[in-house]
Amino acid sequence: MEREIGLFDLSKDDFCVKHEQKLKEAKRMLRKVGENPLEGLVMIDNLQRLGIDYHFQEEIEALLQSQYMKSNATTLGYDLYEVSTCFRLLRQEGYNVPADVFNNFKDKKGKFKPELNADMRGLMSLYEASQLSIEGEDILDQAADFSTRVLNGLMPHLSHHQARVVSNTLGNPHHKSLARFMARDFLSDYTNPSEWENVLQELAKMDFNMVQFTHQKKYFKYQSKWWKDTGLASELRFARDQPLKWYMWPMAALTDPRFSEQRVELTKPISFIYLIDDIFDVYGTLEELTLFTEVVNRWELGAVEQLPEYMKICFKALDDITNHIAYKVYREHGWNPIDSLRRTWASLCNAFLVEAKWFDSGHLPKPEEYLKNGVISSGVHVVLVHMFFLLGHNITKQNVNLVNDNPGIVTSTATILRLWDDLGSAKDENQDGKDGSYVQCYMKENNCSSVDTARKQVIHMISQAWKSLNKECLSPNPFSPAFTKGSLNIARMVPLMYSYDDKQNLPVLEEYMKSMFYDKLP
Ligand SMILES: CC(C)=CCC/C(C)=C/COP(=O)(O)OP(=O)(O)O
Repeated sequence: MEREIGLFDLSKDDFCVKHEQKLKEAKRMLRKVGENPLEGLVMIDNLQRLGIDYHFQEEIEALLQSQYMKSNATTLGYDLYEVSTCFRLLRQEGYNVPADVFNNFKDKKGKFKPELNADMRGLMSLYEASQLSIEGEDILDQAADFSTRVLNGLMPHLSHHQARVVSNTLGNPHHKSLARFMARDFLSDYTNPSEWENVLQELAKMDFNMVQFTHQKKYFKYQSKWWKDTGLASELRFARDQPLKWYMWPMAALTDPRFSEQRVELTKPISFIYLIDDIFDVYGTLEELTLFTEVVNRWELGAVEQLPEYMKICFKALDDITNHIAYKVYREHGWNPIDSLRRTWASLCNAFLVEAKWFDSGHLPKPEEYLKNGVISSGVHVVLVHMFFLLGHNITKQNVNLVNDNPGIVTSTATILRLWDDLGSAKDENQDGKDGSYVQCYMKENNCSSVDTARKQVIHMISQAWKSLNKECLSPNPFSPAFTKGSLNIARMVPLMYSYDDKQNLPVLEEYMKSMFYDKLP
């Protein structure tokens, strides 16, 4: 089968042996390069940007730990690139590094020093570091403004290649982008690669193709088959039928290839969010939607009889996947999550129903009220609750209560999704969706006649929500690294899912699918 798909030029066994050898070589290099701590940091940055850091977790932790011990030294005598890179890599891994390490780069008036204006590499690294800010860190806001302004000013004087690198950094900073999607570009940016860069490039290409193959195999063998077997696409013809798009969410969220079973399972609730969203937005009458919401809240199969046929089919299929996932979690992690799973579906339907009633009555709520409900109707709680249990990390009574109760990590990710979603649907002033948008509510509340002004406000709120998400993920929290990374990745995926062009297509998402699923790296 591998040969048929043509992913491997070698047999699968030979490919695995070669991959293993390359990995060993890269580990040797990291040990050698890591003897010089700053060069070690640059190598870690490369591993992360190439999406292969998951092979090196222990080595990376050891290197960062020793760098953290010396991190006072980073404030003195090191240049902007070194301090910014060190700051970002340490903070990313949860180390407590204060933002005032950047004070050394300010003059007496409190402004970033003008002599930094020519330091393109340092400015790009400063911009990257500024993306990890949390609320109240004004110096990082200033760093973002300063580096953006100076880098944009440098652009006309740069070579074509340099300008591309700078504009890519400004448009897709590492912390807010999906590393494996950006890896293709990063690979093509190497000029005169060093010995270790060569090894990493080769490893990254093999790894990329291997991961791509795994996704293809899992998708066609399990995901698309599961979706066909449910028969829902033909039973509910009014609903979207986009299983590959739905699979993109878990593929982006859980990047470690070892989580393939979790990705397959997580796609199931995601498919149902889209399906039920369409029932509420496109097809159901208010009376039917109210009945459906009641049934989901009570979750009694007996109550299903009062539903119209299409809703019965949907609820029974939802009950099947929920039982299936609960059983799997119980078998693997010893905790039965059925109550949490049912409760998150009930709150999603409750929120969808609130929107349906607003739409039906023509009532536009206040923006705060809309957003509070919209955070739930984003579906993020449903996704992250399932992800929490499927990963099975740190399942304790306390953490289950926390995750049931919409903790900050969930609400900030959900705010980012809800606001991006609404930016997309507010592109033209004629809303064609039936679920309103924050932009509309904001315009009404503030007597604002300009869509652009409202959109600017939404973009500002998205960056505030990112600061909250940073705070949740980059400071000590009860969740596992895989869960926090998964939440960050959902937030990183959002712009791809909601950047519509004028023809209502999603060109960046299409490019992502092509890159992650079909186009092999040469
Ligand atoms: C990973 C997650 C949370 C996936 C679900 C996203 C979502 C809200 C889908 C609903 O459809 P939509 O995107 O068309 O939204 P709406 O109907 O609100 O415009």
